[in-house]
Amino acid sequence: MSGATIWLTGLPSAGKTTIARALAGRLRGEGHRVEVLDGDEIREFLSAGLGFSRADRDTNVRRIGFVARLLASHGVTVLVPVIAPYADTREEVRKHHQEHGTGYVEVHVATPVEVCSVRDVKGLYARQAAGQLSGLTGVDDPYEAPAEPDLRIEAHRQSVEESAGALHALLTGRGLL
Ligand SMILES: Nc1ncnc2c1ncn2[C@@H]1O[C@H](COP(=O)(O)OS(=O)(=O)O)[C@@H](OP(=O)(O)O)[C@H]1O
Ligand SMILES: Nc1ncnc2c1ncn2[C@@H]1O[C@H](COP(=O)(O)OP(=O)(O)O)[C@@H](O)[C@H]1O
Repeated sequence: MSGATIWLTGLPSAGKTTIARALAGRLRGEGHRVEVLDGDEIREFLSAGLGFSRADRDTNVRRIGFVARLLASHGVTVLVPVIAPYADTREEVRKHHQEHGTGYVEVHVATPVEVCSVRDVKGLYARQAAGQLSGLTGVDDPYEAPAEPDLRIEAHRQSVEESAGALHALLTGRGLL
């Protein structure tokens, strides 16, 4: 019952939530305590009122990092499928975990924007293309891809089960389960 935060960063529609939920199901079946801090749910409650400016995204990511660390330090495996587009802010969250001696793993769900924009789960890419939305991560807003993530998942080249399996193997190898 070690507890850790697993942050899945990547573009909208990359597969962050799908992979997190698949891994969460598997971990629960194995008897682990698991929470998925879903970006949309967080923005409805913990981060209600925040938008998508750099300052608001940073505030959102710091809040989520704080809550994830609290849960993880109590033995929960916390899966965080949240874009977190800025490298500095992701690094802050990693340091916050290190300072408290809490496990932290950064996973880059590296689906290319060409694939994400076809999947377009919430229609955001279409709305951006139609001029109805601006500031979409990876299109007309920055996404700083992690240079050295703990794991990079090519979610356009493998199944959800394979991606969840690769992450499970990493966590096991690091003694985080
Ligand atoms: N402009 C813009 N850019 C990026 N994403 C947008 C935007 N507007 C709405 N959305 C939707 O908001 C979802 C949650 O974003 P996050 O909290 O994960 O993003 S962030 O880390 O604060 O940048 C995010 O969810 P996912 O698609 O699951 O990644 C988007 O669907
Ligand atoms: N190999 C794959 N891995 C992950 N998701 C996939 C894959 N193939 C297709 N998909 C689909 O892509 C979409 C990804 O959406 P979602 O998980 O909500 O992305 P995100 O949370 O990154 O915005 C889902 O509809 C999922 O079923």
